Amino acid sequence: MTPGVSIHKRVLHYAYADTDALYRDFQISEDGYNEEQAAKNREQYGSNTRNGRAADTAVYRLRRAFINPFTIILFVLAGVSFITDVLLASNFSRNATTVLIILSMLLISGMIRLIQEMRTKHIADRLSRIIHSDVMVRRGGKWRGISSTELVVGDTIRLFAGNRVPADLRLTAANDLFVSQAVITGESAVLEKNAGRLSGHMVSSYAEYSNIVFMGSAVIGGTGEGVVLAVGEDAVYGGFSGAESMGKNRFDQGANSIAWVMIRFMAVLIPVVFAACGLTKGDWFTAFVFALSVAVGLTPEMLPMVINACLAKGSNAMGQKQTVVKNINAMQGFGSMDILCVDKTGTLTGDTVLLEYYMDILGNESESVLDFAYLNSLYHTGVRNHLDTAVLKYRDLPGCSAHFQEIAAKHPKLDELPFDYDRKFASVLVKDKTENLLIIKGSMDEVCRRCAYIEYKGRRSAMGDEGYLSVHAVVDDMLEDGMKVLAVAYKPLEGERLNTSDETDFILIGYLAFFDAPKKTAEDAIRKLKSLHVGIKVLTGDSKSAAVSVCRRLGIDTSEIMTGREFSHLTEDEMLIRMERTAVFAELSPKQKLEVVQTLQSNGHTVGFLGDGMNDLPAVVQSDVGISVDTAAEAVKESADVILLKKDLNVLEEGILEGRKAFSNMSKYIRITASSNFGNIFSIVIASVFLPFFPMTSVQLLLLNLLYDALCLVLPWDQVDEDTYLQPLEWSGRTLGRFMRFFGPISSIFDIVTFVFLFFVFCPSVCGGSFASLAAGGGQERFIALFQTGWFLESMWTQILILHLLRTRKIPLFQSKPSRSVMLVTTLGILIFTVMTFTPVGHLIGLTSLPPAYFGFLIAVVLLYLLLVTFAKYWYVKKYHELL
Ligand SMILES: Nc1ncnc2c1ncn2[C@@H]1O[C@H](COP(=O)(O)OP(=O)(O)OP(=O)(O)O)[C@@H](O)[C@H]1O
Ligand SMILES: [Mg+2]
Repeated sequence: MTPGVSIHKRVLHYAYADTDALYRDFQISEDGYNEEQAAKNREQYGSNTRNGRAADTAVYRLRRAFINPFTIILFVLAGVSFITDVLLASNFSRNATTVLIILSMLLISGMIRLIQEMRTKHIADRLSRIIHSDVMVRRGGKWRGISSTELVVGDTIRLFAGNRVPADLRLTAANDLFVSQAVITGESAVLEKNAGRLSGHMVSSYAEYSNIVFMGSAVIGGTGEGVVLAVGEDAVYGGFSGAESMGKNRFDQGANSIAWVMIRFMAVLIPVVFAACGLTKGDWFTAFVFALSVAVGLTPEMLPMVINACLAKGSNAMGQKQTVVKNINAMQGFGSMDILCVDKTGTLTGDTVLLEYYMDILGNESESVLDFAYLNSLYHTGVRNHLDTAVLKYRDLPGCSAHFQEIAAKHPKLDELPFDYDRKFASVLVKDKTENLLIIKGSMDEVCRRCAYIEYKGRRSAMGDEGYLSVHAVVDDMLEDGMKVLAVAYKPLEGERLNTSDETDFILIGYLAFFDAPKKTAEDAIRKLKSLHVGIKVLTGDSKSAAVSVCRRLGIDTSEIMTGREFSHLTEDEMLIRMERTAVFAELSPKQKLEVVQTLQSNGHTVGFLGDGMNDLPAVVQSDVGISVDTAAEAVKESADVILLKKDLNVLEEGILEGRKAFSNMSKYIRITASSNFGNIFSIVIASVFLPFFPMTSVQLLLLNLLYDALCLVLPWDQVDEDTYLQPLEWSGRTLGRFMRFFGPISSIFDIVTFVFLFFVFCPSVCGGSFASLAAGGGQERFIALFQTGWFLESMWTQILILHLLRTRKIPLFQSKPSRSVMLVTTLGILIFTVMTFTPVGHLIGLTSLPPAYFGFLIAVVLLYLLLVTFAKYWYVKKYHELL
């Protein structure tokens, strides 16, 4: 991507301008903006959201609920019937009831949708309120935390380590500000930014915009202040289409593939209905309206809503279990996840890390090592992690605070290079009495590599092989015990600024050993995950021995371990194979964590990633379900789909179960609806060809559809059989076509039996003659009404009862009970609609009361149908080992 193309011209302009011009042009005072200015600029430059604007308004929701293909065809029908029944009819036969019925159907379907959507939205809102990240903004003279969505162009904001940059900014001040622009450029390099203006020549990469920080970047270290110049979609990151969901489109892919299966079926069959009706009945206009109603009636237009309701219900259930699902599509990811990658600290080990020993290079306790480490932890402004917290805790020990205050006062900070996961250590430059000291602490390997000397009791000697040996002699045992060990080193330095080139030839003075014990609950959780067929992989940046020690104690397979170095040397083929066998990856860089996730995904896995550090960020973004914790770095929290309020693997098990339940219920709706729709349309095609009249009127068809859809809205609340959620579930339309082709035609068989019975036996016997022999005015009307009612009832009964049959592999009602709501709604549905055919309401839409004898036939047909489907179901499950 060439920058400049997508960078907003305002941002470009002020990159080359002085900050004074910026303050002047945007009329920014010392106090920042006041609320009026903010409101005005929001109006002028837009707000800091991406395409979410419309989704939030009530008007938009109303429109979505009331204007969709289903309601449009109802509108058309209402219009047609208004013209024919009211306008064109003579005074005598004028009758507006059909119009009224259609309009009430419109109202009911719209209300159902609206209520459903509001409920889903309510859940989503409530959950997102629990976790919100604030931006420090200067408004009305005060620094306040506000939600990043409220930022406007011209606001002055502050950045701190761990923040995710909320908009494109021109820096006005920076203090050792280091950022990673990986989300924009894909490069993990950490860049220092400053407030100086760019000189004349055009720069050619995002990295060279040294005074601009882009939305989505992560602040690795330091602090900064800047003015917002581009928000929402004007920002570079905001302009990426679907940037937020990079790699998260599997859900949509699945939904699309399902929709396509259905559309293909429709595309073939609907024109056939149109042509057949038109040719056999000669009334092309009615044929067109009928075909349109069939199309609309058979489109699973409730699909998005049922899916949303299932997911929202799942995320709501998770919300009660200390888990916030930010992106409800992640519920589906939970359901199909078959590999969970986790980091080590805090997930497998306890939340608090304790500094257990501070020692010199021979392993004796050493105060001066602690002092050096303290200065380093105190002054480095990078993202604070548990290691620094553990070091800094020492000042809170009784009687120690004076000592630590004193050394901090004696050694003021001059400069720093913050910790990053490539160097794996943090450098700070402090003033000492006569000279300046560069103090580093970090990974054993990385620090020792840069040490030329070792110091013991004030005596300095060359590092050499002997030095390495003594290091290992002291440290190896601790690592094997699962301790986290850091090295501490220093060197005198002239000058007051730091450069990466200064980071060599250090003097090693000792180590810090942290106690990072495995969590008791983790072992249990890992066992449970295994029983759910979710593979666990540990991806840590920590040393191999520490990782092995922890993993072994938790029962994770450590027979094969891969380090970052080995990983980078693998060929692609080797990688694919080794990846499956290896459960523990150690010494990984952030980029390698990402690569491991990517490789697993390309092997066909649905991968979850649980991590809390900045080094986990790329992997969290890439994974299908990015999981983080409430205490994580803010940038990570913002990118995650799921936030655990408690970092506990046990919670995840529940998430997986909820996800799979949501998933099963979606799958139920899709499969059952698709197959019965397919069966129906098949029957309609046949009936249209052979019948001299329409097998059902458009209004009846749509009413049936409305009833069925309304029933399906309780499916998210259905019970799920245990055996369906023991395995990860695949989300795609791959086997949907097979299911449709198998179960659909079975219902058609019985439809056709009903047609034949109605047309040749039942209706003639009631009307006293075959259709052709009856008079066009009186007798035929009654024949048609009887026929249509007969089919209406058969269609409704079978469609509702099949729900009970196909929702489980077991014997319905006996072995697997549906939830009470499903039971209630289905029974009431059948009752009310059957009774309706006897009432004036039914008569208004062309239905009529049937003699009891028909119900005898109906019951027999329905029972036979259910019996056949039961056998077919067992055969299907036996052959394909799946149902839903
Ligand atoms: N604040 C720090 N100061 C110095 N060095 C650090 C600091 N944080 C981490 N390191 C070094 O970087 C290495 C990798 O960091 P860390 O162990 O946090 O990785 P990680 O992948 O997040 O591990 P985990 O899986 O345990 O969360 C550590 O082993 C340590 O050597
Ligand atoms: Mg970590």
